[in-house]
Amino acid sequence: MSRPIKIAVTGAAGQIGYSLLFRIASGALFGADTPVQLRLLEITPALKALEGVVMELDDCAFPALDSVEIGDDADHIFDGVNLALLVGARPRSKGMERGDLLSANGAIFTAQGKALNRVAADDVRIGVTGNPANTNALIAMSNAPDIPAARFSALTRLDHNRALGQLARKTQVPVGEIRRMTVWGNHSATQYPDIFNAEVAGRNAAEVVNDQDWIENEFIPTVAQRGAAIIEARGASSAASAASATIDAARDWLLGTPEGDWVSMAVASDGSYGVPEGLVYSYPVTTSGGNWEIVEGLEVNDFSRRKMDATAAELFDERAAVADLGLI
Ligand SMILES: NC(=O)C1=CN([C@@H]2O[C@H](COP(=O)(O)OP(=O)(O)OC[C@H]3O[C@@H](n4cnc5c(N)ncnc54)[C@H](O)[C@@H]3O)[C@@H](O)[C@H]2O)C=CC1
Ligand SMILES: O=C([O-])CC(=O)C(=O)O
Repeated sequence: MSRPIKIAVTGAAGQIGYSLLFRIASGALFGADTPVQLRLLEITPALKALEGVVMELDDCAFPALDSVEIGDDADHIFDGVNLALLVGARPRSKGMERGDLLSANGAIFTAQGKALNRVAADDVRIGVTGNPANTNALIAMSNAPDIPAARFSALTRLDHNRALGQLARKTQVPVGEIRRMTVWGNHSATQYPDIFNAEVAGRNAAEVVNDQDWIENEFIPTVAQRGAAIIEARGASSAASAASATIDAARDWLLGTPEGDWVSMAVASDGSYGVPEGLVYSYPVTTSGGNWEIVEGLEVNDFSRRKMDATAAELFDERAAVADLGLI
């Protein structure tokens, strides 16, 4: 057995937490031979419900689950963590856009960024799932000046996985035969899932599809509006798929992307692809040794350029809004 990995999960008593914790404890992140120590953060009124979740974790008798600690004090829960999955935030309800959540959630991410800065392990990686994820990551990053910005990422892997699912359906190939999918920009309705650089069974995906109307009027809106469609259907926002994507994202970040493929991660822009520096923008990335690198040199056609710029503009406005609120 290797050394235990300390993983913090915030919002642990919520919907996503209820799926995420059991997957982590069963070894879905680091394998069944790597012990994990769960550090679960909640607000005080949710601690009782969280105690119930911990009872259920005990009852699963997961061999990889070394220990579980719960609490409402971020400095205590984040102490020495190697990975922090920031899920806790107020979710969107019917009729709300993710932008409506900016101020409601900003305060959470300033406080948690500061706490991580004080007490997290030197090698900490921080994944933000709570919405609006990109800008929450920017807020946490800005409030943690001693943690390198590259250690923060926001979740666009769910959008990436949704795009894989839709493309697999359209082309009638197994998901596993699709590579090089990219989601650009914000985890919001302006995101741009791009198949022009993707491959279906080794062939260019846009050429296989050969249907610009489907790309523009079905594929992109279906992926970009999937969260709202799930809220409409379930009466609650996506949870199991969000937990699964949170695991996929953290696992690939820490353990590396497969040869010849990449994943989508929202990371601090270095100006690549003309995106304003510092925005937390989803890019195609490869990872190795816990570090990510933006895939450079992809072809960007005029259609893609417009889409990539529109989602960057939304993030630019979100950054201005949280700057006005004094959160960054
Ligand atoms: N990036 C993505 O792809 C996705 C993001 N989301 C977002 O994930 C977040 C969580 O979703 P759910 O689990 O469905 O929500 P939920 O409402 O079921 O759970 C959120 C939990 O966070 C807790 N919480 C609130 N403030 C907290 C704080 N300061 N510290 C610790 N915990 C706190 C709440 O008590 C609650 O238990 C939402 O913001 C949602 O919009 C959801 C789906 C996909
Ligand atoms: O749409 C929402 O509010 C939840 C979410 O982020 C998603 O399912 O993509």
